[in-house]
Amino acid sequence: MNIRRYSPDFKQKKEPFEWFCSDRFLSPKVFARLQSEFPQNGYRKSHREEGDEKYYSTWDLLAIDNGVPVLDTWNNLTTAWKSMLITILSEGYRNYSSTLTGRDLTETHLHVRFTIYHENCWLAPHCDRTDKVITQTLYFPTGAIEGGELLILGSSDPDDIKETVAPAPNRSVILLPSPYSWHSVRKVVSGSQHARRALLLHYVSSDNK
Ligand SMILES: O=C(O)CCC(=O)C(=O)O
Ligand SMILES: [Fe+2]
Repeated sequence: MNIRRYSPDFKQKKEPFEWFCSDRFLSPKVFARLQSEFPQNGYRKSHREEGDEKYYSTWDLLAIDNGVPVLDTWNNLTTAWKSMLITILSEGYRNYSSTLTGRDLTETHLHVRFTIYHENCWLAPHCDRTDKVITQTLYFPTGAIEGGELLILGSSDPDDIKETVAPAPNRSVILLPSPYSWHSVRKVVSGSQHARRALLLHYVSSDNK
């Protein structure tokens, strides 16, 4: 799998916190294959609307837990997806992400999950847990989606929107968590014919697996 992992088109953003965005993360051919073979089954609904942590409604499928593939998921992946995840787990990819972001990833464990936002799915403003050193999202939408944008916020106020990032095909975003890295996902509109599908990579500090 020839991931464009040394692709120069990640643009660095410094406001209102540090993050990166690429509009062409994978080669078009690789993207098309992964897009058509995106896993469809085995997702669990994550839903929480109370408590003092993040509020959300999404469908999740864990693929890599603490750097180790989850067998139930792995056994149902296509060859292209297995190859993609092997590349993501490689030292080369970790080094690339570390060099790009300037964050030390040597003592981190990788968690990878597939997520699907159907109609009415959303994610409330949050900063990501402080044990997350970087988070990366790759978007594989099934078509044009109304809603579902990643909102880069200036504060915990959901209306304090600094940038709106549509979950466009082959777009990828890297966030550098901090006490100021407020972001959210706008609700996918009711009746949406298309789903917001994404692959999420979280590099988590090994002190707090
Ligand atoms: O799906 C996205 O664009 C962001 C997801 C996110 O912020 C998270 O899972 O913490
Ligand atoms: Fe987040």
